[in-house]
Amino acid sequence: MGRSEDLFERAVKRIPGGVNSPVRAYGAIGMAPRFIERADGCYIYDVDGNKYIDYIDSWGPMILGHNFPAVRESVLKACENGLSFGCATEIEVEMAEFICEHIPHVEMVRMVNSGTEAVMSAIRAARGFTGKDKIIKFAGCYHGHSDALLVSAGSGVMTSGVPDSAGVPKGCTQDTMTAVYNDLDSVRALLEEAPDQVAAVIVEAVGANMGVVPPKKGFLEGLRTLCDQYGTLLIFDEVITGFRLAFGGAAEYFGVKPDMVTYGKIIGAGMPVGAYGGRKEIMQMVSPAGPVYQAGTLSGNPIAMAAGLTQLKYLYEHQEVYKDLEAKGQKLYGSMEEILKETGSPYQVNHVSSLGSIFFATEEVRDYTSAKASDTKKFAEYFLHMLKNGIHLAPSQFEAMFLSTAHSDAVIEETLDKVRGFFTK
Ligand SMILES: N[C@H](C=O)CCC(=O)O
Repeated sequence: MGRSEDLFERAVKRIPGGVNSPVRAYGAIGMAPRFIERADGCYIYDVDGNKYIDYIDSWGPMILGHNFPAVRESVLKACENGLSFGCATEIEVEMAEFICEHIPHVEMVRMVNSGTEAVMSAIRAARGFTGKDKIIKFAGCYHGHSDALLVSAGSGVMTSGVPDSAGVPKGCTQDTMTAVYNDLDSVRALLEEAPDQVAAVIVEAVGANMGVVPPKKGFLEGLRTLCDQYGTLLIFDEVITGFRLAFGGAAEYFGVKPDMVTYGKIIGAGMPVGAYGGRKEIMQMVSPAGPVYQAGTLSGNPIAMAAGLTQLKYLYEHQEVYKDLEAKGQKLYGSMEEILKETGSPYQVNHVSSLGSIFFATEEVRDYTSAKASDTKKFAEYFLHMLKNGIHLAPSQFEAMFLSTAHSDAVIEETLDKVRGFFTK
């Protein structure tokens, strides 16, 4: 038994399932999760002294690699002034100005503490603004763990195989309508079923919580048109894609303008942060400017703002990062596709820029149902093979791989060798 096993044995006695977020558990793999001690660049080290190439990247925010020096320095410097004031600060104004000056569809923004909070609050603002109650989400998209959004959710909900969460009263989900990702007709049908009642359509512009599922050509544009036609707001959940696909996130990458956007951990470079923003007249509904209440002692926390603003400024000033991530994605995921072809493996690789997934599915994965058809036992074998060979993946078929600028060509080659090893076995 290693230290990870020891720690897990202790953890399960005091923490439900031994983890503070279900996606960290190695449930399907049948072993203790690796307990992590530190991370640097593209590497992560567990408490047993094992070194892995990391493709979790703290679920996205480590776009520049772990422990990026400028971010670390900004955190240390900010700590000298105290950790939290629960009062207004200059740096949160700078953060808001920076985002609004550089993201055309964000005229005003409010900081919160997580993606879950960002989505919950954006939806409340959308309802307050439109005076409508219903929302449309997509099966397999994950928007955090607030009650109304756990319906047919992706990520850990999908991994656990439970369609919806227990403990959510029916009343909380009665206004949540579920459409099929990449299927505009399913959205139109819901809008027609409840005319003048839908406040917002919320979507992950790239599905990245049922594995990676790219939007088909015309899907996001079609959502924009439908929302305009039915007087409904379009919300892009950019918790994963924001500042990753392009500085302006998926909205810029695909050239479709949402009314509102939600961000998560990426705004804090890994510190606990989220944000929601959008058109001024919608955001002016939020308290104390307007009647939609939303609050938080730690919102705009100065340490988190220092880390986040440093990373965002770096990304803005080095936009070549996005070309680099695109090229790395093509190299890694494109070569994985080649390996599948060469070895006659009937599986799929989906990818958009630095995000990607191998699906152990024999048909094209374009939505929740086709993602669900994946062979999760085969994935577990693959995961274990990769882990034993020094590659740290999310322990679920239904999560994305994240590349950072710290993943060098040599590191990608090394990863591909291990992938090849599995499929030629
Ligand atoms: N898929 C999630 C990230 O967006 C996993 C993070 C978590 O639930 O801990």
